[in-house]
Amino acid sequence: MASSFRSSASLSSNLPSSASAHRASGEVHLIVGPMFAGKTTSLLRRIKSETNNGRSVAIIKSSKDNRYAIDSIVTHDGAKFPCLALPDLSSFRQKFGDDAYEKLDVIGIDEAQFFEDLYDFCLKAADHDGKTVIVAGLDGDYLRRSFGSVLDVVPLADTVTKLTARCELCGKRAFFTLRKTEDKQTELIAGSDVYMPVCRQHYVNGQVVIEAARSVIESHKVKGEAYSEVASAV
Ligand SMILES: Nc1ncnc2c1ncn2[C@@H]1O[C@H](COP(=O)(O)OP(=O)(O)O)[C@@H](O)[C@H]1O
Ligand SMILES: Cc1cn([C@H]2C[C@H](O)[C@@H](COP(=O)(O)O)O2)c(=O)[nH]c1=O
Repeated sequence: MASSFRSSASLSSNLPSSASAHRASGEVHLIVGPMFAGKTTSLLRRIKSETNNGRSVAIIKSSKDNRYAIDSIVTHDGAKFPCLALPDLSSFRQKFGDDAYEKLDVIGIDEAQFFEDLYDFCLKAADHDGKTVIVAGLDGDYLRRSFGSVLDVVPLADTVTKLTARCELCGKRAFFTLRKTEDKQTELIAGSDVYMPVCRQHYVNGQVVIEAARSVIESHKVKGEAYSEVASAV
């Protein structure tokens, strides 16, 4: 008994005496899933519930996402909430103001896959500044590769929630996002004109169909070029 008292006393004397050591402990909650899974809806629901509990909140989204509105996050079914659109998270504190930042309890981040400094921001906001950070973003891109820094946040997170959508082709649970166009760049801001949520079977079949269509188009191009070369030689 005496020894445990001594050890806890020496432990507390080793704690840093800075202001951050006395702050309420922060939290990190991560919401991932394919497009149309309800990530933004879930983020909004949690933010509204924090507001109802009297906590002060702010939402940040990537300024790359200009689909529905610039200064609001908007779900695919039209629900809206004002937010700050930023190119990176490190500019948030300065844009929001130091005093306002100090008073903030909860920070929501939408379209997290587009923020390169996501890990550092979450670490500082939760561990040092005592904020609750709720992060929503795509875990994977259209090729099912890890997208941006979203998965790097898993080891920092108190909770991780993977949501699913409905496969647009069969109605089963959809874990993946299929890109319907031939564009190859990782980042391509768009909605249901370009992307659809799919189950595993339709993701694999869809990739096969898209690859087949691509090779048909390529072979037509090659034939067309050969034809125009022959035509110009004649
Ligand atoms: N294939 C789809 N195309 C357009 N809207 C869809 C589709 N599937 C679901 N939705 C709608 O999108 C809503 C989810 O939107 P949102 O929360 O913005 O999703 P996420 O942020 O995960 O992309 C669903 O509740 C549903 O009403
Ligand atoms: C799969 C995938 C998506 N994107 C883009 C498309 C949208 O603008 C956002 C995702 O929005 P949501 O709120 O999750 O519906 O990300 C991309 O750039 N690259 C991709 O591979």
